[in-house]
Amino acid sequence: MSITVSNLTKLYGTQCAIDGISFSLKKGEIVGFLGPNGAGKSTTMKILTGYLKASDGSAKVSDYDVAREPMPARRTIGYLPEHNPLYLDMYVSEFLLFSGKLYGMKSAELRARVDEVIALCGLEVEKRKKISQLSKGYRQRVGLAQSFLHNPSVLILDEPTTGLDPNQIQEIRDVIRNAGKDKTVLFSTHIMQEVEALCDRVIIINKGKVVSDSSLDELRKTGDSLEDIFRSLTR
Ligand SMILES: Nc1ncnc2c1ncn2[C@@H]1O[C@H](COP(=O)(O)OP(=O)(O)OP(=O)(O)O)[C@@H](O)[C@H]1O
Repeated sequence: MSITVSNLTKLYGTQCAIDGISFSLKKGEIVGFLGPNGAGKSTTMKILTGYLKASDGSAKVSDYDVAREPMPARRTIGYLPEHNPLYLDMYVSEFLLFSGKLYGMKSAELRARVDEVIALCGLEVEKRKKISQLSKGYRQRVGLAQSFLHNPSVLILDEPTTGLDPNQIQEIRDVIRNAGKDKTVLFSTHIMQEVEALCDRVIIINKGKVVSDSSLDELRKTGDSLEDIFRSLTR
């Protein structure tokens, strides 16, 4: 399994943000992670990527326990956090070179890889600009390029298209589809068409619990739209 989450629980003080959730993703699956605001999606993703410690339960990425073997786990993960923190004063290429060094990539390999991810993420035309000069959509592409840089086998993308216009959404979707061809992808979104366009499977959480884990084909067989299914499960 590429991702295995077992009875994962996270308490913020007395508030239970995720409550004993379990799911797994096979290699190569693209899975949509849905849930209303505050359901626990970002919290789950932050635990998977090592940014938060779970209160109970376990999470494995690429068979590495994220709490006990954080470094090898992280090397296999590309993560786009919800608010995509970037160094606004850096130029696009400069930022990607800097990020690659943090991943421990060697200079010659890194230069070639930066050119590759710039092409993959459609950043050619903007690569000589400072990040502060980029539109939101292009900043999101820089975040994606950074997450793909070390060629991770697992991508964890927290609301990658939030706040983008319909053209940018389509373009970012294409980037994820292309980059995700040989990878396992878990991404959160509030856009149902996104799930229809990209996913094999959908996991829905509500109030910190998994309320549905089905393939898109199985959900289509119910005859209800994904939106209706989502609403009935998360009311
Ligand atoms: N650092 C924190 N301290 C206290 N409570 C937090 C913290 N981070 C998140 N929470 C709470 O945990 C719950 C789950 O939050 P989380 O951000 O994981 O939800 P989400 O599904 O990603 O929501 P959204 O769709 O709005 O991004 C929410 O009730 C939130 O207020």
